[in-house]
Amino acid sequence: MASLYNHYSDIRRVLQKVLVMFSIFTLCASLFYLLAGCCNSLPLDAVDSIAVKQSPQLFYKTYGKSFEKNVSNCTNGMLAPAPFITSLEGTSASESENNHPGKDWTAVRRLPQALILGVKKGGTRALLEFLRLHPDIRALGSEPHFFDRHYSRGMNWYRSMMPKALDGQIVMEKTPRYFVTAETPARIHSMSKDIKLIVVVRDPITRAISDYTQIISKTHNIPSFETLTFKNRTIGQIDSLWSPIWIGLYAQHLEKWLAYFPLSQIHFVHGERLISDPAGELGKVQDFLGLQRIITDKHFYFNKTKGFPCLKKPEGSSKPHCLGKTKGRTHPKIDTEVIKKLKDFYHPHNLKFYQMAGQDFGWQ
Ligand SMILES: Nc1ncnc2c1ncn2[C@@H]1O[C@H](COP(=O)(O)OS(=O)(=O)O)[C@@H](OP(=O)(O)O)[C@H]1O
Repeated sequence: MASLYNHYSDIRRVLQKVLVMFSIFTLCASLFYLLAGCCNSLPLDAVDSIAVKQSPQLFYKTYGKSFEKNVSNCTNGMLAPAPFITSLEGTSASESENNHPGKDWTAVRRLPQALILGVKKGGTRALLEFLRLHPDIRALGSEPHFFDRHYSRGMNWYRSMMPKALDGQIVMEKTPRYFVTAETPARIHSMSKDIKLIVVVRDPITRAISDYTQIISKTHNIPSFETLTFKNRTIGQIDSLWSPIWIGLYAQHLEKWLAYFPLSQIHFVHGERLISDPAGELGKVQDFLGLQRIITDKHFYFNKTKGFPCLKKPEGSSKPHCLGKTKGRTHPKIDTEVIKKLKDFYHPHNLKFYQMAGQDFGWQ
């Protein structure tokens, strides 16, 4: 009888152990499932690389709570480890979307509310890169050339090119050729009557030389700037249809825009001041866009080697950043007589432009 009792109590002990082990296993499995599930629910698609890189403040402002909650659940209440955020930075918007189909997206692709129209070689890249520091701006990095070259692709294509943006963020892009393409004002107007337009203007002579410098960097055996400037050098007749010269006829191009948009909807950035005082010019652009002045002096430093202002610390990066080698090239030395002829040529056009724009840019 006693041995039978011992036998039963052995079986009970084994069963108890099995039960405890099973409970621990179930608990672990549930915990694992819970953690995996909650990590997946993080709105990664809304948090594409640029959102984190470009606007950590806004990203945190918008996703802060859910991000913190999800991350803290996933990391047992510890802060998200840095590699987690870094790995997001390396993920493109589309990769991120493909990895997380069918999620509840807060950020959406919208048509732009602001455009940098030009001018070519005016400093449009610098302006765009500087504006990207602002948490309330989402800007397309490349030039989509929608209104000049790809209009037949339609608005849905154009919208699909835009970065995702949250409510309240301004979507923008830059295509410097828009300013001089005759069809663009009407096309842009038919997309949005209230769109904000930005034009970076620079002394048309320096702009033309910059344009020419780019041309010779791409193609060999191009005649000299001096040769191309004239239709007839003997009588000093300027070739106003040569693209580097023609683009600088700002008044002529602006006229086409003013047929569709009031001047108050167009903001001119002073190209020379964008180099000498980037924070000052950026302050005015932020005002024009109705944004808080977040980009200030503290974001820039003057890089003596480059000869241009650079970013101390672009968002999402710890290193200072200057624009690439194609921005800030050394210009060829141009015959002073030719410069003089160009000054005389542009003088009336510049005066007309100052009058139309309502400001004197001081090009002599
Ligand atoms: N911060 C900074 N760094 C480098 N370059 C700067 C900067 N700010 C303005 N710029 C001037 O921008 C000129 C190029 O203009 P864009 O960016 O409009 O050129 S482009 O039309 O997109 O090709 C470029 O022209 P080049 O000097 O002829 O290369 C610069 O003079």
